[in-house]
Amino acid sequence: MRAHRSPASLAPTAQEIGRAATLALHDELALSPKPGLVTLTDRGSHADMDAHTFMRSLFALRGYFVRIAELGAAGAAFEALERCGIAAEARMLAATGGINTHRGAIFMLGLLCASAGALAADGLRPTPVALRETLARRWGEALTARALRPSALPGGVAARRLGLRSASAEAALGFPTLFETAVPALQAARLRGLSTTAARLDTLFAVMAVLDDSNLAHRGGLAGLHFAQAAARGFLAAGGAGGPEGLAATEAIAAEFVRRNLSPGGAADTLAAACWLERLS
Ligand SMILES: CC(C)(COP(=O)(O)OP(=O)(O)OC[C@H]1O[C@@H](n2cnc3c(N)ncnc32)[C@H](O[C@H]2O[C@H](COP(=O)(O)OP(=O)(O)OP(=O)(O)O)[C@@H](O)[C@H]2O)[C@@H]1O)[C@@H](O)C(=O)NCCC(=O)NCCS
Ligand SMILES: Nc1ncnc2[nH]cnc12
Repeated sequence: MRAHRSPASLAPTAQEIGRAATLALHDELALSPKPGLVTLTDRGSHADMDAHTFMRSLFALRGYFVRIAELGAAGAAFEALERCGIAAEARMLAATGGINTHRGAIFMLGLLCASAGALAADGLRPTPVALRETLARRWGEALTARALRPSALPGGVAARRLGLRSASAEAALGFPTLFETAVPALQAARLRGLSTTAARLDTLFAVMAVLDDSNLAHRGGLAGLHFAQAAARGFLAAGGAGGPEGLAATEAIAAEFVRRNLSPGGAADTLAAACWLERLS
């Protein structure tokens, strides 16, 4: 893939695709207040990490998203993307002292960056429809096989035990929660004129209402997952972040998540992916 964009092309470069991913992960980290998740100023339900841990992780990952976009542009096979993702995971763990900050994002945003790279190599922009189609056509078969392999991760194990859709199953289906819930929710919130913070919060809650978040299942079982989904539905039904009680309701839900030791890490990654797409639009 060329290093610089030709004036005639509107497709982003690998640098731009990767940089948007790093910035989108920062968008998610900086969103506050959030239920159970780490922000720039609080640890949510996490005793072992804070904003510094996330910033170290982001710094270690910034070259990864560019590299995987380049791999996508070069027509790489799934195995090459996977090797790149596993190496990035190792860099993340080295940077954080063994703490899992961004495993889900490495996987999800990595695949999306590879798809955007593949589109850009053909001079095309990463629209939701084009990204989904490219992901399925290039790596769909391998992703389906990947999703059938039993997981050794706590979330993946909980997802299988409880019959939920894990992170790899979401990917094999072409990220339905991202494209059918998160992206339309963010667009609708923007059209309603919400502030950036309120629009992102409503998007996070819209995702939490429907996602089989394996972190919630691992930490709180099916009861924890269902509690989080019901809390998110209730928040949105009461008017969401743009309503008069939006901030107070978010803070009350956040306190309850900490009390129950719940953290919707998969929903956070899905919000970051929607922010990535918005940044590239
Ligand atoms: C191994 C993978 C294929 C993933 O496999 P699997 O399907 O088994 O994955 P899950 O365990 O279900 O999820 C992995 C991470 O993805 C996020 N996530 C969770 N649920 C979903 C979902 N339904 N859809 C999408 N994404 C989801 C989540 O990541 C975020 O949360 C993590 C922080 O959580 P936390 O609770 O603090 O930490 P833990 O360490 O898990 O445990 P405790 O502290 O609670 O005890 C953080 O990582 C967020 O990002 C899930 O954790 C895949 O990972 C893989 O193959 N990786 C290597 C190859 C690769 O990356 N390739 C890229 C291109 S192919
Ligand atoms: N802000 C955050 N806090 C905790 N886990 C996360 N996983 C992804 N983003 C996260």
